[in-house]
Amino acid sequence: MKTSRIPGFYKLSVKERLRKVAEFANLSEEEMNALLEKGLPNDIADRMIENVIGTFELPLGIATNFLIDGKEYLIPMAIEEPSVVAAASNAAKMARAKGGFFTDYSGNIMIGQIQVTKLKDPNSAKFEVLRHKEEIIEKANEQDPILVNLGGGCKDVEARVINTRFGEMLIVHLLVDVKDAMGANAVNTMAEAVAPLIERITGGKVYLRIISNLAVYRLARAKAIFDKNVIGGEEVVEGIMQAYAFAEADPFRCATHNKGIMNGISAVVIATGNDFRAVEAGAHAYAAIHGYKPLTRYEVNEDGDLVGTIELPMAVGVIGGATKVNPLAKICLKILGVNSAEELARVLAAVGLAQNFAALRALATEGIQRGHMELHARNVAIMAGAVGEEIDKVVEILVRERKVRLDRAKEVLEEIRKK
Ligand SMILES: CC(C)(COP(=O)([O-])OP(=O)([O-])OC[C@H]1O[C@@H](n2cnc3c(N)ncnc32)[C@H](O)[C@@H]1OP(=O)([O-])[O-])[C@@H](O)C(=O)NCCC(=O)NCCSC(=O)C[C@@](C)(O)CC(=O)[O-]
Ligand SMILES: NC(=O)C1=CN([C@@H]2O[C@H](COP(=O)(O)OP(=O)(O)OC[C@H]3O[C@@H](n4cnc5c(N)ncnc54)[C@H](OP(=O)(O)O)[C@@H]3O)[C@@H](O)[C@H]2O)C=CC1
Repeated sequence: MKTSRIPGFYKLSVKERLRKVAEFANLSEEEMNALLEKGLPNDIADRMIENVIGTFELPLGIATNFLIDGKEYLIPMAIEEPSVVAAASNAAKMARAKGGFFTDYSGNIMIGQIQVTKLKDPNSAKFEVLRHKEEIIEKANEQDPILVNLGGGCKDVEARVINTRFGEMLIVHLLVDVKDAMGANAVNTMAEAVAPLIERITGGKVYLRIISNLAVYRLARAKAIFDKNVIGGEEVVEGIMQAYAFAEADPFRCATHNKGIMNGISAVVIATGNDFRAVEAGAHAYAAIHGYKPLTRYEVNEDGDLVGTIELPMAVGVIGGATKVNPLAKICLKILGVNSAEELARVLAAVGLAQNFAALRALATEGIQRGHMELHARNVAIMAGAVGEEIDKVVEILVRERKVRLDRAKEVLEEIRKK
């Protein structure tokens, strides 16, 4: 049976790891070659953004051990930071004892905002917008017949009067089911198309017509039960609860707590060619909606096990944007084996929870430096000029001495070379 539980995966060579992933995801020789050698071709890069002079690479790692809603996943992560991939794999391994991760999703609804200004009677304008809802929806849906045929499109209209430095404004929201796309282009097109109609209905002046990244109707959720005996006993449970309480009460800690969550989520968002700024903006805005709070929550159940949950907006797609343009993103989606934006969003929530749990467990016990610095030591050794087998030798000495510093790495390297 296909499993993501591959003990010691990290001890294999790059090629051996790739072979295992290729077996898991049925990758072709060509796809393996693209990951190992070819990367993002210049001619494609040149069509993706402006003024291209080359491409910029990141390491692509695979987090193992993920069991999500009963399905095995290998998780591709594009990230520059050491220990993130190891931590995600570590947490996912521990979660397996109680069945892995369980997820939920609120649907593919994105919000398009239309800003209506210069209104004498904004509440009356709000009433008129809502009274003309069907006409607005119809106009929006004329813009994207393909999306509508797929069962998506504009589904509802909301209107809010807000107070600004220029007095009251009416903000109209188009609620659009964007199906398997992230949805910004589809939503922006609709928002621009309905703006003249909304001006006619309200008598106001429309300025902005743009998607909102605070995607409160596109929430992904995950839950995992971490068995107290697997994670190190009652003291570890207590330590993680204390860490959670700290983040809940203090925005300085909470920013770091949520950054740790995004370590995992952004790495997968990047690997799948999605817009990581959109997901980051949504996550932090959602965290701040009632005062800045952790995106994860922890509780202790009647067995004394730790129950972790996460909830955050997840505007990602498996179609559109760069997901199908960048050949590496296409391969990463194939490795993940996700078939819809919904499934990708659910996986991302599980990754965020895993990442946070691993970090809190390390922080509340031995501290982050042992695990993180061991892996960071490799970067320091390479920066000092170590190559090939020298890297492992330098790392071993730096970690043993607990001096993961560039100056010491250079000294150690010199000593090794003299021998
Ligand atoms: C680093 C570990 C995993 C070591 O943990 P360990 O206990 O030494 O690991 P282990 O040797 O017992 O192995 C357990 C599993 O971890 C994985 N693992 C173990 N080593 C590797 C490796 N080299 N490469 C890849 N995977 C590795 C691997 O899955 C392995 O099991 P297996 O599947 O092989 O049976 C642990 O200390 C850990 O989870 N630390 C947390 C590190 C972390 O969170 N880093 C994020 C960067 S720091 C940051 O930016 C965020 C932060 C911390 O500020 C957020 C916050 O404050 O909340
Ligand atoms: N604030 C923000 O976050 C902003 C983000 N962006 C960028 O917008 C891009 C994402 O926009 P997005 O609209 O997702 O991308 P695309 O416009 O590339 O793709 C979406 C389109 O694909 C077509 N489509 C085909 N099959 C499906 C399906 N199963 N589900 C959904 N759509 C389908 C649809 O219609 P059709 O074929 O008719 O086109 C749909 O409109 C990203 O690059 C993002 O960076 C842009 C502006 C602002």
